[in-house]
Amino acid sequence: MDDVAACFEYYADLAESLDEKQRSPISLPMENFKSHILKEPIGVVGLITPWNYPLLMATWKVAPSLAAGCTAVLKPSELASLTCLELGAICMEVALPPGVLNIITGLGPEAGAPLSSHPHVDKVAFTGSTETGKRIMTAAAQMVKPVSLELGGKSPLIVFDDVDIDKAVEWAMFGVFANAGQVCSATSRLLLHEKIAKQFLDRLVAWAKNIKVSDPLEEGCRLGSVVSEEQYEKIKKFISTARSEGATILCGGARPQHLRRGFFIEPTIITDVSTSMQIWREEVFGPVICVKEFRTESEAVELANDTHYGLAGAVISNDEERCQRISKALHSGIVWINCSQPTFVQAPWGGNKRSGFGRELGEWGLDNYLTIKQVTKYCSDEPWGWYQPPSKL
Ligand SMILES: NC(=O)c1ccc[n+]([C@@H]2O[C@H](COP(=O)([O-])OP(=O)(O)OC[C@H]3O[C@@H](n4cnc5c(N)ncnc54)[C@H](O)[C@@H]3O)[C@@H](O)[C@H]2O)c1
Ligand SMILES: C[N+](C)(C)CCCC=O
Repeated sequence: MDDVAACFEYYADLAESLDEKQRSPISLPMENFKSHILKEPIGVVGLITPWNYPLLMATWKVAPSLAAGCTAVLKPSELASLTCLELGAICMEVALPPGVLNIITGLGPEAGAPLSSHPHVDKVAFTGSTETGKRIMTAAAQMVKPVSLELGGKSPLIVFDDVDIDKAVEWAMFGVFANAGQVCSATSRLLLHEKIAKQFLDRLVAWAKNIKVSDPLEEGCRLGSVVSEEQYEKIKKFISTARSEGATILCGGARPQHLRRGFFIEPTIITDVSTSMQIWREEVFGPVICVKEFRTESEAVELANDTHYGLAGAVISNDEERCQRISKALHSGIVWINCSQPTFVQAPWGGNKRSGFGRELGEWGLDNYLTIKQVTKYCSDEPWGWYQPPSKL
């Protein structure tokens, strides 16, 4: 909730500075012309959001779109709509004019798809799976409607042999077990330098077994249930497929014995993974990490980039120059150095490749909802002089 409030406050400030930046002049090579730009709201925007972090994901769109001066139609996930409806109630309480923020609930094909194809919706901003993103892009293309897409990921975390093992283990865990792994940017592929791999995995297993898995309302809970039975079954299938393809379930992989009800899955660590396996290639969206070893920096980068996705990547090393080299080499929109997942409203968020395009948060998040108009004025008293006046013919 703190992040939600901070996001609204941040874009309220940007809305004010946007007014100050209007009419900024453009330097031209001809003195008899003056030009400036206007940043204008793009119009009516359709905002389609997922079930993970449901209010935060909606806020990342609602706050900048309203700050830009757009009116918005928000379609939250059918699995987690209530916090967004509560946001609507707060907007009414603070007297946001009727029609500025509209919230419609319902299933994707019925309530979401019409936003992508509607002629009066000027832009669609979508966060969700790559498959749905493709459908939205296809529908929007029929109207030449701009879209921004924040999609899935299979992000790598590279750990070199010069690190403090326990500190690195904690980041690896936070990168994939926080929110039960239901995080688009989860660093779910762990790349370990061969010199520390055994020691690292021993510690990772010990730390993972120490995670309190419980009802999230219990004190000290660090892993709750996943969102739905469908998601629970999907994650279990990923784990059984990994096993049948020859990987080793080093730790976890099942329901915790002390929790007989609910969609709980133990923190799961999978080794003996090859790059052709499903567990290496596809997004699980659950508390499951797969591990590979590397020998050299270039091998680590090659493995890290061996994915259709490109949302995030992380590197842990005490060698600053190496971290900078790897930041440049990773094909992703976000790179974390010596950590995984910290997110700031001031910094751009978004991916490359099948993780989508466009950036949320920061000033880029506001630009998502603005269109740029150039205004160019001829300011000489002389006629233009391209055609001869009739009197001289
Ligand atoms: N890149 C990011 O910032 C980011 C953030 C959070 C989640 N995600 C991704 O979201 C996915 C999980 O969320 P999900 O399961 O809710 O995704 P999803 O694609 O199933 O659904 C997302 C939204 O799209 C709607 N929808 C479904 N079909 C539609 C259609 N044909 N037309 C229009 N709307 C439609 C759904 O109702 C929902 O509101 C994961 O892949 C995750 O990586 C990405
Ligand atoms: C802010 N977090 C926790 C990194 C979540 C980002 C949204 C992706 O699922």
